[in-house]
Amino acid sequence: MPQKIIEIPVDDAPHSEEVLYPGAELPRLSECALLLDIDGTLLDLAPTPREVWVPPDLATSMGKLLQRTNGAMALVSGRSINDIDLIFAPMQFPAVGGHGAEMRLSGDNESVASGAPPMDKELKRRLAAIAKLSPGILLEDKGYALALHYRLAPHAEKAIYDAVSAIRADLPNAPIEVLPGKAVCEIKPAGVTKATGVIELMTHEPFSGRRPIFIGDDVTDESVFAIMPGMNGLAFSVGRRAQGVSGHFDEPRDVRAWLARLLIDDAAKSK
Ligand SMILES: O=P(O)(O)OC[C@H]1O[C@H](O[C@H]2O[C@H](CO)[C@@H](O)[C@H](O)[C@H]2O)[C@H](O)[C@@H](O)[C@@H]1O
Repeated sequence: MPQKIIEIPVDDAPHSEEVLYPGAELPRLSECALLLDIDGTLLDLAPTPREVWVPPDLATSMGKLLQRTNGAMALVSGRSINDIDLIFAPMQFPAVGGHGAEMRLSGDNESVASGAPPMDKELKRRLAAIAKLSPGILLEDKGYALALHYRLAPHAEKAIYDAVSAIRADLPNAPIEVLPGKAVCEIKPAGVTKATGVIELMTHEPFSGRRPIFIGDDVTDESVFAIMPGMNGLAFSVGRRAQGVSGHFDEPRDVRAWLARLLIDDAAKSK
């Protein structure tokens, strides 16, 4: 019997025999909603948010996955949708952005529904001043949220969180939440999470009625891991096996290789 050859892009060939490749149990792409986190899941982490790089093979896979799911592939990210578009330019994808504060159902849909008002100017001014605590702290302004990055100033972590706590103690009614991420302290609108964004997204065409498959790596992705079973969905974590997931990948390159293989396997299923 001829052996089936699976072509995986060379730069993203899986590096470990240990990596779990879910596949056989997955429904056809035409029945799935693929929901993908960006940083630390699709893309390798970089020293600063601007320095991330989209491997060309990944861009190719994502374009094909969008087609093969008939548009039911969305990025689910802490980044703003504007930022996501810059990173993946010229491609634009459906997205849940800003940890659930923004949503776009289709890449060519200009209207971005935002569930969150801009952050109060005085509050933003006070939070932004925290970046002056040390060289290397980077400020990311998402309009409705702020991120204080300390990957280049790890010694500043405690000082950042202490300063944010002091501001919150001063303004106990400010409608904000603090979200710790990977070398980042995010201050975002209260009440919205990636899970609230995904629940909303899944009520709309072409996502509704499909089986969601979510891949994420961070604390901020745990809210989505938790809702997947109730949506008949599957969750996969990256870097560690998170609680309640169906499997995990060691690194983003393993996710990229799996996505490329998913396309090949799905095409084979239709023969
Ligand atoms: O939900 P995600 O798509 O994973 O986005 C989470 C945050 O990602 C970005 O910050 C992180 O990635 C940077 C680039 O690798 C890295 O320098 C930083 O330390 C990480 O925290 C992004 O800047 C944030 O807005 C996202 O919320």
